[in-house]
Amino acid sequence: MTRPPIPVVSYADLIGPTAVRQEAIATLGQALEDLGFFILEPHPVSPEVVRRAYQDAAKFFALPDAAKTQYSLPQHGGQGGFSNFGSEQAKGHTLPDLKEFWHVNRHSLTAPDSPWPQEVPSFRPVMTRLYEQLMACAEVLLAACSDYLGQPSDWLVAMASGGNTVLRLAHYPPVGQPAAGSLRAAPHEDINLITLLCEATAPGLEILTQDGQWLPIKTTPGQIVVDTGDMLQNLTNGLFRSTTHRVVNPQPSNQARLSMPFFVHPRPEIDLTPVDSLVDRTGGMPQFPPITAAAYLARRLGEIQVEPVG
Ligand SMILES: O=C(O)CCC(=O)C(=O)O
Ligand SMILES: [Fe+2]
Repeated sequence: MTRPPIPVVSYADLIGPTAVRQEAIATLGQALEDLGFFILEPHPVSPEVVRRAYQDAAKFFALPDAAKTQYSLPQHGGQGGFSNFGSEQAKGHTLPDLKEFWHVNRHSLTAPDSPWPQEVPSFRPVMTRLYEQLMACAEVLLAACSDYLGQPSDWLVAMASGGNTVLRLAHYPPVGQPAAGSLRAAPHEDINLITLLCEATAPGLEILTQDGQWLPIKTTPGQIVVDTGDMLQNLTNGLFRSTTHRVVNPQPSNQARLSMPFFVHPRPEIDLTPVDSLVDRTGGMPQFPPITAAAYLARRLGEIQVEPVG
């Protein structure tokens, strides 16, 4: 049986005339209800910025471990700077993921003491541009989600304004002999509101469909994969699905892989209690208890062995 493709939504349509926009919003919302994922194409993020970000990320990860670990700051709880290979494991898993990563978060863009790799001078300006372009794109997507959900257009944008959104530069080194069962990224759901993933440098991302099949997500340059995180699933009482996904090891190759998930977060004080009208739209029973974003994040980061940011 041929699998249904991942729905594609055009950014141009999302900012287009009313009728075109409404149709694009309907496709986007239905995709997040059914699959929790869609592909954005075309999108407004500069291909040149994406290319340079991958180039600088590759330069950073090629540094010796001793150079990289100077930027590994325990007090940032993995939310800013460098996190070594094997420092994160997915919720409920005992083996760490086969990745190392750098987090650019909102604080690190402006805080005077934030870590940036001195060895790669263009890293900071390039990652800052990428972060800003992804945030602008995310706001259009959040407005579309809010409209689909029957809320004011700025509902989710206002929640994310001032939130500690994170751009993760992830490096999955060539896989040698992993411990049995170790994956580049074990099955997990994203914690945040929505995630934007510019095309990775190699395949491997797979999503778990409702019929229990792993569906590879194949992307080409010029596409952004977008998925629902658990916080938006909470707010929508499960109308938008936060779908389990993973990154499988290359078979049979020794290829490294880089990816750049952009995790859009609400401000810590935001209440993630399912919204009444969306509880009504999903059968009338709240599926998730009231909780603030801060409390939810602290709990979830604890589950993946990462301390929350202080
Ligand atoms: O590397 C990817 O393609 C996805 C990574 C991912 O799902 C995550 O970091 O949450
Ligand atoms: Fe993820």
